[in-house]
Amino acid sequence: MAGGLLWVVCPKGNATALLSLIPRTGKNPKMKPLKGISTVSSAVANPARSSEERVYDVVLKQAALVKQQRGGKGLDLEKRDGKNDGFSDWGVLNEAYDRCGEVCAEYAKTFYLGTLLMTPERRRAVWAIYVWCRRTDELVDGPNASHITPRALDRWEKRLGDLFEGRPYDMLDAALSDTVSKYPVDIQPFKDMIEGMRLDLRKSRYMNFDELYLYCYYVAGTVGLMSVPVMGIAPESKASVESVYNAALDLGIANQLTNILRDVGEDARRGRVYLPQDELARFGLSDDDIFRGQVTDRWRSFMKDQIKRARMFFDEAEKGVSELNSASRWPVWASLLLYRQILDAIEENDYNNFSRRAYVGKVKKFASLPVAYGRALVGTSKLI
Ligand SMILES: CC(C)=CCC/C(C)=C/CC/C(C)=C/CC/C(C)=C/[C@@H]1[C@@H](COP(=O)(O)OP(=O)(O)O)[C@]1(C)CC/C=C(\C)CC/C=C(\C)CCC=C(C)C
Ligand SMILES: [Mn+2]
Repeated sequence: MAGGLLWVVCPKGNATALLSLIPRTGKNPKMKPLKGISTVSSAVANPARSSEERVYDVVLKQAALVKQQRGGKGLDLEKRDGKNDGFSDWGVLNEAYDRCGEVCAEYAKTFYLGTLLMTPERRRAVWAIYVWCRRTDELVDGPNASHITPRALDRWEKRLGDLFEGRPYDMLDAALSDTVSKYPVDIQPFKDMIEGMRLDLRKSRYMNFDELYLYCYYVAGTVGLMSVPVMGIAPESKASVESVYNAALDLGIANQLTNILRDVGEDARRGRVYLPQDELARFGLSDDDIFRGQVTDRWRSFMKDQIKRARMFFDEAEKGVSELNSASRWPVWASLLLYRQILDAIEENDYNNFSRRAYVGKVKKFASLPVAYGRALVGTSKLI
């Protein structure tokens, strides 16, 4: 999906975003489905288990990996394991990480600035993850996207497996290969992001929120799961590891849902509708209304519900940020506050997301940075 903002002063101006509100089956019974948004259709799409339950398995897997490491000796960032052959030379590796930093600075300036507050080891690891995600997204969203086939994605996945095994293909892969050998990062979210790109090649409609949730997890929730092992959970945090990963997942979903709501017109011009069909129908809307692009009262009501849901995911995510290592909180708060404000901008545009792009102006963006910094200083357990 095309778009662009999360990264604030991003010169390329592209973005995508995310979240969910369906009944949080099994994981957060406190959360209620939104009024007017049915949860029944998800059971139809997958009678056995909802997308949310399936995604939660990945959360548990990643959390178990982290707990295992916490129970052991902890991180030894100097440890070398003889892998990364050909790129294991420190000079080459440093150059690889520097290159990741440059890519990050070019595509996501504010985020890059935020990472400068992190420890050097963590910062470059986050850059390496960012670059892999950016490259993966470029396969389907970049200039060569029209030539991308499922086989090309299969090759990309093979390459991912190789780099996790310590056999990177190029310098940028070598940086990630080094990162995943040092931090408790599971391969599953990476594979799942590639799966999201496959989905984008074959699917342009989402029947219900359960289907959309899965898509949002693939392309964005995964980013949260990849990043937390590197950003780290505060040693003083009383929250369970699972709850922090859940919050990270929710931030990914929130961002993606926001991106979808911002880009309705743009996506429609590419023949894509990333909105639950059953929810559209419930408001008396269909694809035709989206292609027509008229802001009607029905559309406004529909959008109000969608925005409400996205905000619920942001609310859930916010509870988790203060559980992160103090040095990692600022970039997360900054990106969260900035992306969340896109929802306000859609409202300010009177819900015209067909022909007006919602964006957060420079003044608001910069005003958010000290707010994010202030919030980052607060570290109390809001999760159990
Ligand atoms: C601090 C921070 C935000 C860290 C994340 C860094 C990172 C590894 C980012 C990768 C982003 C990326 C390139 C993903 C590829 C797929 C994609 C494009 C997803 C959409 C991003 C928007 O990017 P952009 O606006 O550039 O997109 P396009 O130009 O349209 O292609 C997404 C909206 C997803 C981004 C998802 C996140 C940033 C999730 C962040 C969650 C965390 C960092 C977890 C925080 C922890 C807790 C406990 C809340
Ligand atoms: Mn994209």
